[in-house]
Amino acid sequence: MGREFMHIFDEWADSYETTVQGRDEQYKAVFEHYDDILEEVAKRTNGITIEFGIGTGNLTEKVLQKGVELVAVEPNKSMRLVAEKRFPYLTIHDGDFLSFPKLGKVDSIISSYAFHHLTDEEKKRAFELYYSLLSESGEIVFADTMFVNEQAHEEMITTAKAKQFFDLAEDLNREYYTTVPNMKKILHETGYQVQFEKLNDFVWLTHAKKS
Ligand SMILES: C[S@@+](CC[C@H](N)C(=O)[O-])C[C@H]1O[C@@H](n2cnc3c(N)ncnc32)[C@H](O)[C@@H]1O
Repeated sequence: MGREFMHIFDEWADSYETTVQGRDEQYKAVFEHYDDILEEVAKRTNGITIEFGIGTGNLTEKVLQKGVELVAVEPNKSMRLVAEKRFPYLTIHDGDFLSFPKLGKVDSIISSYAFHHLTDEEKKRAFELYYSLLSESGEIVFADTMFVNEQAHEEMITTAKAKQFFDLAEDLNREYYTTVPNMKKILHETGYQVQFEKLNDFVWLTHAKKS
């Protein structure tokens, strides 16, 4: 589910690392402090963990170094191929935020730069699914682009166009970037307490636990 953007990653897989390193001017601000952002997720990750949308495996590498037991999920074949070369000992499942291997309880559900591929309705379904999957003290830790409100989202699109960052403007229009208040509402409605932290001009950390 939420797999309508797969063609983008077919093309992006080979150059993805140069983008996250800030060498694509249009996405420089999106990936500012990328390594620190992944570190913020990794340091809150414990125990049996599922990571969604691993991409080329940059967050994966950090959590594997911590020794967590990891179930890695990535729907895009080109991204999986890159990650499989990097972690030949790790099974990388063809799945997504809503469709993934049957598991017992997990302690951490993590993701970076990926949850915006779900509509807000799908995000809600995902959090409902995760409620029964998480252990009592389990946590959801997502880092992803969000906006303080719809006006801030619109302003970011206008700014991108003014800078002639047309790919970024199209991306911000096309995908399902939500607002912090919407995310809070969805998480409260599905039985979680949540804290947010702004990590750069685009990315927020969402850290949720069962209420
Ligand atoms: C921008 S990349 C982020 C990769 C990596 N997590 C990182 O931080 O660099 C987004 C990833 O989300 C994956 N993705 C897209 N739709 C998804 C979905 N519905 N469920 C899970 N992952 C999805 C893409 O295939 C891609 O690998």
